[in-house]
Amino acid sequence: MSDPLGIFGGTFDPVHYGHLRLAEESMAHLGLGGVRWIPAGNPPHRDTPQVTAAQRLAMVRTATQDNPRFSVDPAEVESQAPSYTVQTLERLRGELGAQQSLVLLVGADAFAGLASWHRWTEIFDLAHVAVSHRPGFPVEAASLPKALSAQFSRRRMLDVGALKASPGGAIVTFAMTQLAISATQIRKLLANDLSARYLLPDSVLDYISSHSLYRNP
Ligand SMILES: Nc1ncnc2c1ncn2[C@@H]1O[C@H](COP(=O)(O)OP(=O)(O)OP(=O)(O)O)[C@@H](O)[C@H]1O
Ligand SMILES: O=C(O)c1ccc[n+]([C@@H]2O[C@H](COP(=O)([O-])O)[C@@H](O)[C@H]2O)c1
Repeated sequence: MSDPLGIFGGTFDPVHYGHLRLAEESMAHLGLGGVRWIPAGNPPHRDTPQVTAAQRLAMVRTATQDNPRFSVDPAEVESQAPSYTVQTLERLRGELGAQQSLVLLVGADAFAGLASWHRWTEIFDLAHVAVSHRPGFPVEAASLPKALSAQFSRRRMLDVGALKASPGGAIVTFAMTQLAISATQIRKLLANDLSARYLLPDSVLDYISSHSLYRNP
């Protein structure tokens, strides 16, 4: 069986080093063959992103282009439909086959909200879920909503070898370098004409500046 494939969805408004380290470290911690980045075109669960889906996709492309183990999937950006993860995973299953191990990568804050996602319990029929630690967001059953806590307790595997042994169904956690970077913080800095340098790649900052993004009108 081929190595598990990481699936990393996000709004990426804009992409930053917290995202890049999550994807990079997940490969080593979880034994992934690579990570497929999937920018959300039309995130159903939050305010409309500040820049267009095409611009967020372009920033993810420039941030990831030098890593041969990263790929970028534009399908959610190219669709007008709400970006529901369960539907994206169904598409990937159709494309990659029933046996390919898929590992949905989420930060601890995103995981805490999983029980509000569209058809959320079906996600476990389609993929494993790997939760990375994020400053300020504990990953423990007691701090999760009840229905999610039950799934977490039932599915949690301490041995990441479980990710290779089956196509989906397990939950694992992994500790990444803790980086208290958020896209919200970056948008605020840029709106106030302050430096966001070293929080995200220079190539992304160049894109932001050449397209005059995140500035106050
Ligand atoms: N610094 C970080 N450390 C660990 N995980 C992160 C970090 N930043 C984002 N993530 C995870 O990356 C995924 C995509 O996040 P998203 O694009 O919403 O970034 P964000 O920085 O949380 O954005 P915003 O501040 O706009 O909410 C989510 O699963 C999120 O939990
Ligand atoms: O499918 C859903 O209902 C759903 C609800 C909330 C978030 N998601 C996905 O979770 C990923 C991270 O979301 P965010 O808001 O942290 O960028 C991104 O790929 C979203 O499309 C998906």
